[in-house]
Amino acid sequence: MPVLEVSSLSKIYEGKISTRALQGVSFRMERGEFVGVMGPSGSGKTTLLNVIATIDEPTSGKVMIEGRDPHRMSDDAAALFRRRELGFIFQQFNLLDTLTIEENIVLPLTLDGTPVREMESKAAAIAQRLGISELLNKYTYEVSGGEMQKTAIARAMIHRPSLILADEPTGNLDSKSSREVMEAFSSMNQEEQATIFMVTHDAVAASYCHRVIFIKDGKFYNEIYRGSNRQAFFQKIIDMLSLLGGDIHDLSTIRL
Ligand SMILES: Nc1ncnc2c1ncn2[C@@H]1O[C@H](COP(=O)(O)OP(=O)(O)OP(=O)(O)O)[C@@H](O)[C@H]1O
Repeated sequence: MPVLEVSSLSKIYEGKISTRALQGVSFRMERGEFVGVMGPSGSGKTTLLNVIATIDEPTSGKVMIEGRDPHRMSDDAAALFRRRELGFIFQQFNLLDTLTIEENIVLPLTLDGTPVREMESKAAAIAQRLGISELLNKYTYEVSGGEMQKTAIARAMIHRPSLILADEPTGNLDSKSSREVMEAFSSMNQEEQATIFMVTHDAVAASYCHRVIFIKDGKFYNEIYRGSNRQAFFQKIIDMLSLLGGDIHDLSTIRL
């Protein structure tokens, strides 16, 4: 069974002028896959992520996560499903600055009433994997952007959700921190079999994925697979982006 199955997904934003943000998008993700989504500005990437995240409702089509359709659940059941089955990582990190790094990391476990000892040992284990063990007692304003994003990764993964959704996770980072964060994603993907869906404009970040899906004007355009060579994959991504056209911003933000 795929972890994520998106079938004929369409989204129309109704208004004075209605916008077709997604049109018949279908794809699936298997357990342990790391998939990137790229496309020009306004092509529907965030809409796709929000519909998968159940933050937004589709106009038609279906999203199945672990064989269940969260859009058909009651609000309470969907909220619980989101908390248990999904992990979120954002461009702005979204950490709480009144909490320590450790308290931020264990937040999903706190909400689930996990005993303190268990939370501490899980936090220590995941922090070690991500190389942030020394930071656990610090506050967010005492650590770098890359360290904040690693903290966000730890928080998103500590409860071992079925699917991690990342929205421009390197968008606020310099190139060195971006690479460190992508290495962290990669190792969590390989060692923990974490299934990761990531929207990005950053071709270097995308080159860490197994597969990159390109969308244009709300439609599936193409997908490419990495194979063994990340450098060659990076070049293929750049070629596909120039074929796609769109906003020049997409190519100007490429950090080599
Ligand atoms: N809440 C909304 N109401 C109306 N239209 C919207 C809304 N959100 C997005 N859109 C429109 O839907 C289309 C897709 O937007 P979306 O934000 O998904 O694109 P994107 O690929 O994520 O863009 P970017 O790379 O600039 O973040 C755009 O035309 C956008 O203007």
